[in-house]
Amino acid sequence: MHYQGPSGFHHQQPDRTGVLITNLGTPDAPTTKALRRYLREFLSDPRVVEFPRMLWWLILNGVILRIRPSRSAAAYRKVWKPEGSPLLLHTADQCEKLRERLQARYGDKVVVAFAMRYGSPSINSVLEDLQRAGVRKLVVLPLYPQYSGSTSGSTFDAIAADFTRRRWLPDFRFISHYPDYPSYIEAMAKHIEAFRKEHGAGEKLILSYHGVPKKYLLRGDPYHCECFKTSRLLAARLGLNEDQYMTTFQSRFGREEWLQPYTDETLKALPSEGTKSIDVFCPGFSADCLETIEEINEENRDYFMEAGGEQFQYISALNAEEPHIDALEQLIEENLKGWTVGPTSSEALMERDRRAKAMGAER
Ligand SMILES: C=CC1=C(C)c2cc3[nH]c(cc4nc(cc5[nH]c(cc1n2)c(C)c5CCC(=O)O)C(CCC(=O)O)=C4C)c(C)c3C=C
Ligand SMILES: [Fe+2]
Ligand SMILES: [Fe+2]
Repeated sequence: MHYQGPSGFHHQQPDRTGVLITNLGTPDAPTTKALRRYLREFLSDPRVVEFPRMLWWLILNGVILRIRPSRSAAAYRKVWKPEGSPLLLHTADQCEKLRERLQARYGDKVVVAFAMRYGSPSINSVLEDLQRAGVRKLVVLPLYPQYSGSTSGSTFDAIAADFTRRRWLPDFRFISHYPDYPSYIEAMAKHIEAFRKEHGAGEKLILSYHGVPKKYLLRGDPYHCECFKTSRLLAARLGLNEDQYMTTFQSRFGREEWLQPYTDETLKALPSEGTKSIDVFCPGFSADCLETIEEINEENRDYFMEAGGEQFQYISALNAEEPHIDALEQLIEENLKGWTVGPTSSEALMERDRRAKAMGAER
């Protein structure tokens, strides 16, 4: 077995610090073919579907990948932009804005990139680019504020798997979650306040998170608790009492029980319980994507209105907005502490040698 060395290495290459943000990933196109490829990669991940492998392989290939790709492709077509998938576009935008901020401070000593857990740009290809650029220290920030093995854990697995084939590993920091990070809470609060100032506030604020199977909670996944923690802190910051907000879980997949209360069932029931106007925000989605644009703002809006609701307002995700970038920048900065972002000692020594030689030549 040969471990892979960095390609194109030379001693004059400056050491750099890499900042890698990641998100879930998205199909390459809103077509059945592209969705089959994407869903196969995604749903084959044992972190995502905890089911006996052989049996799951049969169900996935025999049933799910025959039916779901065309259905999902139709849903993706509703949200697709001329330039591509919203999730990809927002993530690229977030990366660009963070790069501007961090390079203004550190110049090209820092390299900022993004990767997707499934699909492209893949974690493997981006880690390869970073190593080639001379990254010897690496911070990874998956844009999942609440930790779940199925998302943050799986992202760690993909990075670790990449590292197992590399000869030269970087110093490495992994930001596994930030559900209570003050500037993340503040960014959401400002965003919701600004929305409500412009459009007025509904009677209730629904905070809807992507669900996971309930058995993951019972097996020790902290995701459920972290979602409730984010909601509690956000509601406290907004000055909302228990009757003015609610935490729910969306995007069920398969037949088993998922985290409750379910967003769709809650929205169907609210009008008959006397709540006719709601605002919906999704704190766990760093960027708008299929699950917010189509599932919340189309599908769930219809459920609520058809059940007798009078006003449904969807508040967009934080995307690449200023307060969000502020929060992410601060989170990254804190995780760079203790690292010299800039010339390392060996590089500084080489630089001194070069200067000494140049000065000698001048004399
Ligand atoms: C934000 C955190 C997410 C968790 C937790 C999560 C768990 C999870 N998801 C599935 C199955 C699917 N999710 C799909 C889309 C999707 N999921 C997230 C985020 C989380 N998933 C995002 C951001 C997206 C949107 C991606 C986009 O391209 O816009 C899909 C694909 C769409 C579809 O076919 O419906 C599936 C499938 C499981 C099983 C799971 C928990 C274990
Ligand atoms: Fe999902
Ligand atoms: Fe969905």
